[in-house]
Amino acid sequence: MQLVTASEMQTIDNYTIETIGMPQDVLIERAALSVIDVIGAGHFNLDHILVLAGLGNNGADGVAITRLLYAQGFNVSLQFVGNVSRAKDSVQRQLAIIEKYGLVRAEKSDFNEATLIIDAIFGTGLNNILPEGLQKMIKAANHIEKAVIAVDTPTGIDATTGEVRGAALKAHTTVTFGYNKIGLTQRVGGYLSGNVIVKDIGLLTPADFLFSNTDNKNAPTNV
Ligand SMILES: NC(=O)C1=CN([C@@H]2O[C@H](COP(=O)(O)OP(=O)(O)OC[C@H]3O[C@@H](n4cnc5c(N)ncnc54)[C@H](O)[C@@H]3O)[C@@H](O)[C@H]2O)[C@H](O)CC1
Ligand SMILES: [K+]
Repeated sequence: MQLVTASEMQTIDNYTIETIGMPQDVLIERAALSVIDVIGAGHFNLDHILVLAGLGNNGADGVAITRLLYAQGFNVSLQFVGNVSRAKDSVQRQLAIIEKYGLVRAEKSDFNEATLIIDAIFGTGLNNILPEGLQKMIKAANHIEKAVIAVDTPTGIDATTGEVRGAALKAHTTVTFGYNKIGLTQRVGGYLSGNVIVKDIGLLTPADFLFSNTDNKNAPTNV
């Protein structure tokens, strides 16, 4: 199976949106629906789901996931990591919708109450060491060994190298979009991403696209 770097994935994302004309919110909705499939597959305790959302498109996926769970009557909380006023437009659009559904964001959630954590903090856009406060939160979450489903990549894992950027959430399952990322198959990323499921969300790849990683020997199967 083809593996990609973070920047290759971003190129494919942008090509699908800018060149093909697929609306970004359609991709976000399909990404969210693909995670809902995995959440509902029967392997997790869904009594209290806590969605942790970041300020980029990974966070937008998280808000859409929260909305879909909320609409189905699940006990779901949404907590932002970071100052929401600085969130990308994609997140603001999702927030405006979910507020019309009546969901009120949690300011601070008690991890211990959650039976399942959805990690939608950082995805392929992670480009620096995580802020200190988030590193502490991640270490605390890993310590209590809660079930975590990572959206696209476990927060803290560099999607290209698999290295940890200060700290990284340990995921039971990672639902990654389009192609598996090299960073989910090697170094600590290969361990912390848990069971990696690749989901097609309608991304198109340019016909002449040159992938840097042609070694498919060590790629995990699409489970
Ligand atoms: N491209 C698309 O339209 C789609 C993307 N999908 C999802 O989006 C993420 C990639 O989103 P992006 O906004 O590029 O990045 P992140 O959400 O991962 O990160 C947010 C933002 O945070 C900044 N940042 C990076 N590292 C740090 C750091 N260490 N500390 C503070 N801030 C940091 C940086 O500016 C990032 O932009 C992808 O994984 C998918 O989940 C959709 O699924 C489909 C459409
Ligand atoms: K994530």
